[in-house]
Amino acid sequence: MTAEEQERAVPQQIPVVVLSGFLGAGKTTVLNHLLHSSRGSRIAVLVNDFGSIEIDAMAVAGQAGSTVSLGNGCLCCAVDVSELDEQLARLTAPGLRVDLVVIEASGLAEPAELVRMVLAGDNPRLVYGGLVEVVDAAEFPATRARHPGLGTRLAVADLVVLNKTDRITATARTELLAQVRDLARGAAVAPVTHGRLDPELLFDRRPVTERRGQLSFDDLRAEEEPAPHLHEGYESVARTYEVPLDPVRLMSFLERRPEGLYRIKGYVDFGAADPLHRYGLHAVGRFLRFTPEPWPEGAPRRSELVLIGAGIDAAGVAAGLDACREEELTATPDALSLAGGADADGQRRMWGVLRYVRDPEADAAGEPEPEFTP
Ligand SMILES: Nc1nc2c(ncn2[C@@H]2O[C@H](COP(=O)(O)OP(=O)(O)OP(=O)(O)O)[C@@H](O)[C@H]2O)c(=O)[nH]1
Repeated sequence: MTAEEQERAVPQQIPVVVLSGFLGAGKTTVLNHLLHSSRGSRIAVLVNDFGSIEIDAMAVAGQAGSTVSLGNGCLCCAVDVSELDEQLARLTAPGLRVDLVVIEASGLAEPAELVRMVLAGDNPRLVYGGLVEVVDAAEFPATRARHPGLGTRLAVADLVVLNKTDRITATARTELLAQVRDLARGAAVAPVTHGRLDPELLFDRRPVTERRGQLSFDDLRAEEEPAPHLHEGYESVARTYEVPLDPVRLMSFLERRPEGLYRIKGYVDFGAADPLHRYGLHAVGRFLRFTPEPWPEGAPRRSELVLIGAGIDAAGVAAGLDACREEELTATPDALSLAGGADADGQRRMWGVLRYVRDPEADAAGEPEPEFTP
């Protein structure tokens, strides 16, 4: 048999890439970019959310059949890895002709543990394809000061994506890039905005199992130990509301959110104030952004939010958000949409929210992000 025939006889193994990064760093954004720009390659996705509502799974494009969610809690602490194996087998069934699997880890998962789980799998059709760590350029210095272990995460990565470089000055970018390169110990570092990573970087990448500078995963873990998992100390609050939220009250809640409440994500229904759109909501540190989009067909009119933080009064946070509910609608959404949208009062009440809506063209043009100014 010629080498070529031999290659054809042995079925190609499908690489499984672990995509990790601290809360809100931009993992879902990177993933969506990859799904949109994969030029014909078939990418299957496995999403692991920390909160009990699967916001990330909802936010990943092209879900049908190719995306599964691994539900609540950090995958890194799963005792039973069989669910992961099962889902991977399902996603990569031969008929689906998948070229690559990406596991999007929760923002608090320990990537080294996840890599171990993938390596422990015994599916001969799959091969570990490397660890991609997404870093939030604007938040990294402060986040690392709180969690020094984050530096070690870069050392075990095979590719570091330095995301959100639009949020820092050119000088800060140069300094941070040098620091991140140093921490990454020779792994490739790709500075990007809005997750625009060249997909080729993933397809070409092969994990460095024996780490650079003779360090193995075990050495790195030994260095790190006995550090607790990142998610210890973090709590999540998940809320679903069938009645709309009041925009003015929600803005006041967001402006006063406690320091430790690092991440908020989900979708908001403002009812009569804007009956035509649901609003994607993202807060990361002091960053805040609303993204209006037409209600997807058949989507229930409701708000779903996950709030994640450390040292927060979870009951107080939940109560604060509950108080943003609008108890009485002045008109039904249907009547308003027929009339062409919100009434004047509704529009006025939306002003605070609209300050944090950004024109997608501004993103495309690389315009810097306006900062959160309560
Ligand atoms: N300014 C700016 N914002 C970005 C960039 N990349 C992502 N974002 C925004 O950052 C927020 C968080 O992005 P996600 O992709 O949801 O982050 P994530 O890492 O998946 O979040 P978790 O799963 O909660 O850990 C969203 O509002 C994104 O639109 C970027 O390069 N620049």
